Amino acid sequence: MHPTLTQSKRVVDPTGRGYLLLESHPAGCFRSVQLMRAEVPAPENPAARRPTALVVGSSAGYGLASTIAGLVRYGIDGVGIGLERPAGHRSASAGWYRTIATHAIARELGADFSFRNADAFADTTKTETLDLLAERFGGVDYLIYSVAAPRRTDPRSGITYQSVLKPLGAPHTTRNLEFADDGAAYVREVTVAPATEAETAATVRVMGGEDWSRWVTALADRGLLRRGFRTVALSYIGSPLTSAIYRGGTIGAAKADLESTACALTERLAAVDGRAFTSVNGAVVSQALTAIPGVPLYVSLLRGVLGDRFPSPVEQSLELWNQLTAHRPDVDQWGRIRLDRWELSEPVQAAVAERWRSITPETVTELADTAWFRARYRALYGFDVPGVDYAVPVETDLPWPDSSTP
Ligand SMILES: NC(=O)c1ccc[n+]([C@@H]2O[C@H](COP(=O)([O-])OP(=O)(O)OC[C@H]3O[C@@H](n4cnc5c(N)ncnc54)[C@H](O)[C@@H]3O)[C@@H](O)[C@H]2O)c1
Repeated sequence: MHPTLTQSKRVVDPTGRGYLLLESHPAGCFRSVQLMRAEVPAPENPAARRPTALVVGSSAGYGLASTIAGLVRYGIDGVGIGLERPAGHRSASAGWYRTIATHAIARELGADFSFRNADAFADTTKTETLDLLAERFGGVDYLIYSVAAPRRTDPRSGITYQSVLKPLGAPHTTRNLEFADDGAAYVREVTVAPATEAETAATVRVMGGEDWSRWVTALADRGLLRRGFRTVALSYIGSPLTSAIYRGGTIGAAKADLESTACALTERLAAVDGRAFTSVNGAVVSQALTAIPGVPLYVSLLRGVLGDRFPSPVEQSLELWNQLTAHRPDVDQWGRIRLDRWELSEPVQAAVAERWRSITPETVTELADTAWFRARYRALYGFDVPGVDYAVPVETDLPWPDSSTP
């Protein structure tokens, strides 16, 4: 099957720069998916008909957690899409291995769930995915859109847009949490120049609602929207401490676009009694999040305040499914599902702000849970995952899961 299986095993180490590690650990990624699965309770009342879901961004973060929660608790069939790198002279990307493990869960549960490694922004990906959905299921009940991408090529114009994480209008100075090679945490002041109008517009083209809307249009054009179809795209608001770089910055402009896209889509979905939502989730450590200046320090302080009460991606995704499948989802005045109330509660924000103000190089590891943050971001690459023996050589060149048969 795999002629090089025994020769190519090796020990994989967490080398890299800053929050970017060069390699991922297959066994650590498998284990992290199994640990996520263990967080999901069994279904209470299995649905009479297995719902069909399309998850865009299923290999990491909230998309992965929603896929696992959907498979285990809600009995979904369907398709997941991620954009991952196969093994070459380095290991595959972590999402490659996580997808192998998620596919194994689907198989074990008897779910007909396929995974595609493809650029969600491309028209060819949409056509091929919809062909698969049409052939296997004949319709779709849920579309979860959970993409975090640095760039997007619009297949219709051929233009590639780059998203940036910058404030609007004025430079913003904040403090970033960083880690020395020996793992010691320190805080460094960083100043980020404001975005140009073109950069803001490009960020909206990447992270706003255009591609989500194209997916829904493509499903509608193919007659694949089942009655009562629901779709959700993930959004974030966050704290006043991060608003200059996040909600008031370029990415916030994209999130505002996503939220107005939800309203426009809901109008168009009336014909199938469907609805489009955004879900404002709370912060979790993800690869997308570590790239936002100031946010790693904020999240470590948040964890310092909340400790184990900090909800996991799976817990938040279970609540997302709970809302998506509810007769009347609990939405705010702008029609957004709010899973971030724990984060934005007044006492929590006051406590985080107090720590943010008083932090010094000496107190950073006391006030912020920096050890937790370091372990969490390394776990994104399969390192520091409990129960894994990292001294054992592992096979890194593993095939993408075969979904040619249900
Ligand atoms: N991390 C947070 O704290 C947080 C909080 C609230 C909302 N969100 C939102 O959740 C969404 C997902 O973010 P995340 O933090 O889970 O990110 P992530 O980096 O963990 O995952 C991103 C996913 O997008 C996929 N992807 C990227 N480019 C793609 C492409 N061109 N084609 C197909 N798939 C592609 C990746 O493969 C991966 O599966 C984003 O909209 C983000 O703003 C995140």
